[in-house]
Amino acid sequence: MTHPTPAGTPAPDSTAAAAVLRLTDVTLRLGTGQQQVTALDGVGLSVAPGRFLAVTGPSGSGKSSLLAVAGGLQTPTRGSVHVAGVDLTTLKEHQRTAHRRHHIGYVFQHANLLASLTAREQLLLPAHVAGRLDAAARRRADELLDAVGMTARADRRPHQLSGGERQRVGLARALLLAPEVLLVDEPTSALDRARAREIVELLAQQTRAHRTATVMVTHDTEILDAADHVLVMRDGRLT
Ligand SMILES: Nc1ncnc2c1ncn2[C@@H]1O[C@H](COP(=O)(O)OP(=O)(O)OP(=O)(O)O)[C@@H](O)[C@H]1O
Repeated sequence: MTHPTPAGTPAPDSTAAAAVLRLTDVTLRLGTGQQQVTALDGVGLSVAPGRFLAVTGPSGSGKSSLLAVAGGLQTPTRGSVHVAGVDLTTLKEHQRTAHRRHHIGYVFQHANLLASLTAREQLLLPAHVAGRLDAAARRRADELLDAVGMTARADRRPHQLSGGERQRVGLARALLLAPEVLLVDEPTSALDRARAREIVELLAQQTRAHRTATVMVTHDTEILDAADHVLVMRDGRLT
């Protein structure tokens, strides 16, 4: 499915006023001395509610660094990162963690599931932590498990799941609380073609339904058409 940009709709770099995620002139240097790498080099990015942005580009071009900075997991060397109106770079660590919990969902490439919890419990845990574990959250967990094709395996723990199944649980977990900003790293890397298509359509549909600002990093060129915009990262710069 293609979602072309309707005439008059601002491009990602011109929606600054409405943006719920906004990176301004972000540079990230990693390592020290001779080993130092400029992972991000003056990156600007704005994503408005309800927009689905895909970022692609060669290995090592800075895509994961972009998500880490946007999600407040890494502090840039220079520049600002506004999420829901607050510059993450000005916050103390505990404030940043709290802000992240309230506003950002993060889907890691390797799901980062807790070994002792079943698939359903993985989804319910963030709702529990947020004090929102009610009947509606349980219903939504079951709906999302169904949407990612995991209903039959909802009571399994991570070691009883395949890599692709874990990846789908990780995505459903991030969607449960319908975050304002959703950052997704390679959501289809362990999935077959048909499943990859279903998953990216689910992301597009949830982005619209909950007015989420979604940024998906991917190497998978076959799923790019589900996004509203595609940007390419090269040598730490977005084009
Ligand atoms: N901890 C680190 N210390 C030094 N350099 C690092 C560190 N982490 C990443 N880099 C370098 O920063 C650059 C950007 O890495 P990043 O992981 O953001 O790229 P990527 O586009 O996500 O790559 P891939 O598609 O392979 O996951 C690369 O040159 C990488 O080698």
